[in-house]
Amino acid sequence: MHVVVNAAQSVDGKLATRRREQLRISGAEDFDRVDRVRAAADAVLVGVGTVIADDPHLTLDEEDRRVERLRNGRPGNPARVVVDSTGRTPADARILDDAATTYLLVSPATSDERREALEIAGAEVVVVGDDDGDGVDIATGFDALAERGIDRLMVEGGGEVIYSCFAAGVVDELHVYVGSMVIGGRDAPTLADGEGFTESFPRLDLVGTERFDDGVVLSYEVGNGES
Ligand SMILES: NC(=O)C1=CN([C@@H]2O[C@H](COP(=O)(O)OP(=O)(O)OC[C@H]3O[C@@H](n4cnc5c(N)ncnc54)[C@H](O)[C@@H]3O)[C@@H](O)[C@H]2O)C=CC1
Ligand SMILES: Nc1nc(O)c(N)c(N[C@@H]2O[C@H](COP(=O)(O)O)[C@@H](O)[C@H]2O)n1
Repeated sequence: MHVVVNAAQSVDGKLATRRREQLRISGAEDFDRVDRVRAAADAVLVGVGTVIADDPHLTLDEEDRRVERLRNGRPGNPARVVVDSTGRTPADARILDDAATTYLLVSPATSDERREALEIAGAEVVVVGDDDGDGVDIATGFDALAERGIDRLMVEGGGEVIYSCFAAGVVDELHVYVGSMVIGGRDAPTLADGEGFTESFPRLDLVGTERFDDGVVLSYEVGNGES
């Protein structure tokens, strides 16, 4: 599977304010670029923190891109994936509508009742444990997605899930829009939260810089080595 991470951050590395409310960091040109990246993906993934904070839809904005996908024998919209240890996705979340298939990667800690409620709401629930039994192991979850035909996955955030993807060593590309603003706040989400690396760090190769709106997109390939 090829994994592309895309996010928008302020110059001080924040994805949103400390209130964790959705914030428009990029502009129309960058949202069009994001739509193109989505259109190339088989699925778009977020963490449940993002679902609760933003209630995103994660479908394509441009009808032409949907038509092109259908012409190529693909679903009109990419599938949607939520990493959601205990099944906290609200049953009325926008990502559970019928615009695309939605997979919820949950842990065995999710109750049968909760799983059933989410399936009734429209989700395909996939149970993926980790060593502790109450989290989702990213590598195992991505294998489960590959078994369902997902070869190209776009990860949109938030910071906890992006960190987990780097920690699992599954990221191939990173695209970061750096908007010309300062958000600040020690508790505001950043591009990579989680526990953080202390000894060895994922190494990135800068392969592109491009201006969109009043910001810049930095594009990286992610090497397999660490330093
Ligand atoms: N500017 C941007 O491009 C974006 C900004 N955001 C912002 O990010 C914030 C949400 O980010 P976060 O709070 O970091 O939440 P998140 O979206 O990364 O979700 C984290 C949650 O996912 C669950 N989870 C299950 N297994 C996990 C695993 N293996 N690794 C990590 N999480 C796992 C946990 O319940 C965890 O609390 C919101 O404020 C949202 O607006 C989100 C996406 C893009
Ligand atoms: N690329 C980008 N730029 C921004 O300025 C943003 N605030 C975000 N946020 C993420 O975009 C997603 C919204 O999806 P829908 O438009 O509802 O489909 C969601 O994941 C946001 O957190 N992204």
